[in-house]
Amino acid sequence: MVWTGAWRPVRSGTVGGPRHNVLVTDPREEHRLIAEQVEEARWRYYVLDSPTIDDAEFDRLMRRLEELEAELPELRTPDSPTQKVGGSVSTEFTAVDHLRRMESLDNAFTYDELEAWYARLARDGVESPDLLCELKVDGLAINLLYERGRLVRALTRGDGTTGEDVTPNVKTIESIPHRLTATAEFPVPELVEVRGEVFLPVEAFERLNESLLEAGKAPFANPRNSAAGSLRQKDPRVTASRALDMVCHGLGERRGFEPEAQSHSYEALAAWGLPVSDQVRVVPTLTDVEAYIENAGEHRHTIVPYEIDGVVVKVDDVALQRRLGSTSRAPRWAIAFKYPPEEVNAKLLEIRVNVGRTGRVTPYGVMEPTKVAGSTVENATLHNYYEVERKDVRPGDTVILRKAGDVIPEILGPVLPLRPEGLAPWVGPEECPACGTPLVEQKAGDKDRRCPNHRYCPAQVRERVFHVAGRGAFDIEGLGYEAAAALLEAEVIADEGDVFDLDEAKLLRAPLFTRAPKKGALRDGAGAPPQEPDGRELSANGQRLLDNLAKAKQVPLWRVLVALSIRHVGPTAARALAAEFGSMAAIREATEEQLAAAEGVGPTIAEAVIEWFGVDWHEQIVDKWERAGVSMADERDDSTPRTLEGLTVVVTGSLVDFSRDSAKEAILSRGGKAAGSVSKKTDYVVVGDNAGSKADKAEQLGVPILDEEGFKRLLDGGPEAL
Ligand SMILES: NC(=O)c1ccc[n+]([C@@H]2O[C@H](COP(=O)([O-])OP(=O)(O)OC[C@H]3O[C@@H](n4cnc5c(N)ncnc54)[C@H](O)[C@@H]3O)[C@@H](O)[C@H]2O)c1
Ligand SMILES: [Zn+2]
Repeated sequence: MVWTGAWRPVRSGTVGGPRHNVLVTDPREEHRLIAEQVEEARWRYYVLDSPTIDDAEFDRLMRRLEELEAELPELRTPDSPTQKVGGSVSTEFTAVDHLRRMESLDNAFTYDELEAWYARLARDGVESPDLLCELKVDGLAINLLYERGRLVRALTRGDGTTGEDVTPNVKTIESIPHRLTATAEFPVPELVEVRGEVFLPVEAFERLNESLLEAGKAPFANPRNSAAGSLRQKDPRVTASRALDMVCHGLGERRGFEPEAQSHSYEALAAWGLPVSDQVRVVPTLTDVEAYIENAGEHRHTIVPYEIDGVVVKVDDVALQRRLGSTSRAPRWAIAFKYPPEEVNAKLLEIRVNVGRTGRVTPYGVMEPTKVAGSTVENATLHNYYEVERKDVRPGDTVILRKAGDVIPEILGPVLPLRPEGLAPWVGPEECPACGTPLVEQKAGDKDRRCPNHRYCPAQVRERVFHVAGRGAFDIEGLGYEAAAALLEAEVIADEGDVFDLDEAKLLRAPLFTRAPKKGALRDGAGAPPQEPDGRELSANGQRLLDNLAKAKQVPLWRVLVALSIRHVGPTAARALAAEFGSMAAIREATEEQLAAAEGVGPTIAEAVIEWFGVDWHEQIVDKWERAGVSMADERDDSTPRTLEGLTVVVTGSLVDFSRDSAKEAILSRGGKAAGSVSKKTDYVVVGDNAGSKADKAEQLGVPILDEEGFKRLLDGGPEAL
């Protein structure tokens, strides 16, 4: 036997019970066990639309089967999962044969594997063919049969030979024509099988999951499963309500239609009224293919409104496709390059809570370190107490973890069939983990719990100090999260009110900002930096922090307002308040009515401001800052002419002499309004480099467009100067 007999853990018992490692030294036995798991997984995936293992795990099992079969070719029997197209036909639907077999695709997970596929083409006599690049739509395959232009049948892939008849359901999908349109260039053929992918756009997927959760039902693990679940409904009316869409990616049987290249066939499909992707490209080299893969990967969440899980690369020439042919389950002329999966199963170890700046308590899951979307994740948000209950996520569950793009990793829900028996639901703490104060609901039925100890709760204080130094507020470089925590820890500051009282002597008490003296420094006489008894001195970081604090005392008033953490007072409201009142004193003196009447403020913000200043320790913060020299008023520069009085200006794209902030300041200081989006009320749109849709919108609405020069003229002299 060629088998080397290494100790190899095999996962088994993945369904209905905890996984355990089985020691298998016989490759035949290992093959049998894994094949069983693959069949089980396929059934749950294709028939139930409810998988219990994630795609990466599934792909690993398939790879292992292939490895075993490479070592022992006798294992590669026709009923091995590696030799079959996954899927079968549920008894809920009528089984109908495809006119031409539907295939799966071989996978590549690295460029090496892609290059190996390409080299194989050359060995099979196909050198440097034109390559067709397409997005790999994460949906389910569909086969549409058109006879003389009429849609007569729609089948799922099934086992590749026989599919499920879902014609009435497919007919509810808006983008699929019931009749093809003939054109002069592309007459409708006698018969054609059109293959494509049915999918649910990401937004519709999120909405659907939301409504399933509201109805107390289990959400779908991902858009792919939701599309399959929505299409494979007994009642087509349910399918009709699900906003399914489709994109074509191939042909099956055809009579009276023989395209030379697959890309040409897409032109015909489009002419007939079928949905084809505008992302399809034909390229000459593998380097171009890799560029396509890079680009689509980078813009994975914005390039199309549906989920993609990779790129499919195909030999474009149909005669060459025929020459290359297929294995028992996939064509040799195509390969799927797969991106790292964005949904994976993860073991949830415990649920902890985090206390935020306003005292809001956010539960989050702590998982075994899990690889998802290319990074390793250990924590994922669960949003609030209500969400944990609604999703019924319990410590000890296997959960579906999703990380899409820059979005914070999220726990979608538990994989219920894998829940160990007797697992207790999570009970959230009733007391603040940072200070022990009993948590409260702000209002009855609130989804959030809060720690009401706003003044002293160490978690809230730390978050506030961090916020004060943040980019939207005083923007104090050197006072990040770690530094904020260290200063509080060393009791150098008690809260955000003390930040501007920091000086050299105080910083020397925080080890993070000190260093051991340089050799010889001690011998220096006068002018030597002050030292701790143990001889430590301020580090470069400490010195930088002091410099930055001095600078921060001069920031405009709106930034000071943002730093205060008043509810509803972000940069926009803060600017409005600063523009109207000009000083902290004027804001503190204003009545609620006066505040509400100010342009861009309104009653909600007015109420929040009055409420905030009504708390004594809040006022003390402002007073302390003022005593420390923080500027509490904007200098009214009367030399700035009010050239934009009554005008609304939108700036889009990047300008040379203005940043986003300074352009806004320039408009506001001249009495104008700086808006974020273009509407009929917009007077001017300033368009810089790389401007996006706002410029188009302005053109559509006929709003005057200015370049940077025009903008400067407008600022200086108003509309007359243009
Ligand atoms: N989690 C599980 O339990 C489980 C079980 C079975 C399968 N799976 C997943 O499904 C995969 C295997 O499924 P598969 O056999 O359908 O293969 P596949 O999804 O990897 O690729 C083949 C399919 O891709 C689709 N496709 C999308 N865009 C395409 C395009 N532009 N051109 C051509 N085809 C395109 C076609 O429908 C085709 O059938 C696994 O790799 C795994 O990710 C998961
Ligand atoms: Zn607390």
